[in-house]
Amino acid sequence: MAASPQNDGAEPAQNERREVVLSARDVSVRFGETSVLENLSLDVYRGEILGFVGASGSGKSVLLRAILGLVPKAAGSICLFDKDLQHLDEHERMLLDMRLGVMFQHGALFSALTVLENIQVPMREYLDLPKALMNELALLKVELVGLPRDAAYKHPYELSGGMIKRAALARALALDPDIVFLDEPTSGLDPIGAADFDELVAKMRDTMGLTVYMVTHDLDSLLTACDRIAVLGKKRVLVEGTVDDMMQSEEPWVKSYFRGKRARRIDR
Ligand SMILES: Nc1ncnc2c1ncn2[C@@H]1O[C@H](COP(=O)(O)OP(=O)(O)OP(=O)(O)O)[C@@H](O)[C@H]1O
Repeated sequence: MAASPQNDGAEPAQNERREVVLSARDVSVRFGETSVLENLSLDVYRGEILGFVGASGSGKSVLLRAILGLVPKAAGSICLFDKDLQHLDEHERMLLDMRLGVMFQHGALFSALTVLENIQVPMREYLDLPKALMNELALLKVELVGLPRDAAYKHPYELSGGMIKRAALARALALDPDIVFLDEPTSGLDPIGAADFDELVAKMRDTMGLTVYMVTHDLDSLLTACDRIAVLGKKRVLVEGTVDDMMQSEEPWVKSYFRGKRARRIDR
């Protein structure tokens, strides 16, 4: 296993024995003269829900896009399932992509397609299945995420915000991925809808052994759904660990985020 990424020394020893699904080492991303990430390192372990948090504009989405290979790195390496993304041929890359599910911010469903058709987009791209089987598989995903069966035949504009999130999650799960990347999945949901969504994600992890990488600003999600939290700041992972580690951190941003006024209100 590669050297441990930056942290505040609170990383539990048990992580050393866990399987690393995603490993970023010394990753730098720059846009022209502007550096967004510098020497960032991070591990994500199989079967965990990792919450990824940081100030607005700190580079969370940029890192997510770099992990997915949508943004080029200036330096460093990113390995998924022990494979360095940079050294894969087209076929290997396709096999790897099939193991990843992505739910972009605001769902990003195709508005002209029904929920069922949206879920089938990755199936059509990567699999060659008969239509009836694809319909059956997509309906299973609809049920899996707790949507009523008739939602499958609706278009995104006919759904509530919470239903759109679930439909987007169903699409992210279309190929039974090993890891899902969720970009602010609870933004725009009311607290009950957000808690329900967190519960659903935790259920997926428990029943399917899914690994979840969740970019979020939602303090409730971080405190209740995430096994570990990584904080992005100063262009790298400033602190990573459990909620308890966050509560004990003296890093100013972490302290004001997890022990500031808003956090205390939630705690009460
Ligand atoms: N394609 C790009 N070209 C130039 N700059 C970019 C590009 N993409 C992102 N940036 C810059 O990178 C920085 C980090 O952006 P990013 O969207 O990753 O922040 P974030 O942490 O996800 O913010 P938020 O929490 O508000 O979504 C910003 O300053 C943004 O302007």
